[in-house]
Amino acid sequence: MMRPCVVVPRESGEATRQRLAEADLIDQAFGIEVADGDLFIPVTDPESVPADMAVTERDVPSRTPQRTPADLLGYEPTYERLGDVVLVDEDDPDRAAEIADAVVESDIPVRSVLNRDSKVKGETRVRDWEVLADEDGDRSPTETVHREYGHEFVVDVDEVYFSPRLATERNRVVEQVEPGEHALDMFAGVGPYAIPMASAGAEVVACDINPDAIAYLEENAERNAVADRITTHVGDVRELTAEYAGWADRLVMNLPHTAAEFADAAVAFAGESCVVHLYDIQHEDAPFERATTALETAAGDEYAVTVLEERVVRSYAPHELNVCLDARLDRID
Ligand SMILES: C[S@@+](CC[C@H](N)C(=O)[O-])C[C@H]1O[C@@H](n2cnc3c(N)ncnc32)[C@H](O)[C@@H]1O
Repeated sequence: MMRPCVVVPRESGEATRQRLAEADLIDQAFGIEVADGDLFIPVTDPESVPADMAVTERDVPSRTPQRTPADLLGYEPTYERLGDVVLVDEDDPDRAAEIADAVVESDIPVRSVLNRDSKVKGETRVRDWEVLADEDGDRSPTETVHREYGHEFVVDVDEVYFSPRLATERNRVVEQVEPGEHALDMFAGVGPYAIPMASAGAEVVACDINPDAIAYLEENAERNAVADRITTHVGDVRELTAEYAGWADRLVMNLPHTAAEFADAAVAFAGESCVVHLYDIQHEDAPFERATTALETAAGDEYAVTVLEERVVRSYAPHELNVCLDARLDRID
């Protein structure tokens, strides 16, 4: 059956397989194939594959006679998997119900199927969900355990914001962390940056205005054995500027659309030299302009701003990009 596969020369195959396994991206329903000196590793979500890997379509053997939702529907439906929850985004209720039935009937491991019932809303960025299928009445259909690059996150999408699509991007940031550094995650959610940064040896402060997000973050910190390296705060991150003035070596600002408005707080948190990862959603014509200008304005003549990387994370809507500006703030003496 044709499946998206990462293709890699056989000699670097094992290292690639391990990286994909850590990111929980290998599609276990299909076998890995070797042909002409290359390895073809089937993946569950080609869009989440790290940018340095090549993805192709390949006819790979099914490990067991598996029925996918596409087999049952006769077309490839769009859905995301978050642990054992399947998330769909369908406006047509009949099509949504048809996809949910096929997902449940298929051989993919699934406990519930949810349809997006609103856009992300307000400060907490949580959205409403319609439960299309719930195969286990004893547990909340909206709560699950998501695995990402060797970490586990308990998350309830009815209470907190979470997107599995950002796994590769989060890992890009985490890979830059040095042991002992001070990292402040200004909009932390359930901890998908904060917890791996603590695992990498950073001392982490994680803040979120949503108390449910911080409750999950604390549970996840225990679960991943890093609670001793994370301090949490519930509230507006600007409330921390006095307590953590000049403290941070690294700032994660993952509140697209709005993070640039927190540039003053970022400068207040910055130590002598501080790397900032500022996420935004902007028109493709000038995706980094607002973030760069906001940081430069807030820095004034106190800090020099050096742009380290302008990264397109993914396309968000027609002509709109989700981007990350990596910049360094160096205090001017
Ligand atoms: C887009 S989510 C990102 C969460 C997490 N970093 C992730 O990658 O899953 C933004 C988070 O910022 C929180 N938030 C919004 N305004 C805030 C503020 N003023 N201070 C602290 N947290 C805030 C929201 O509750 C939400 O959990």
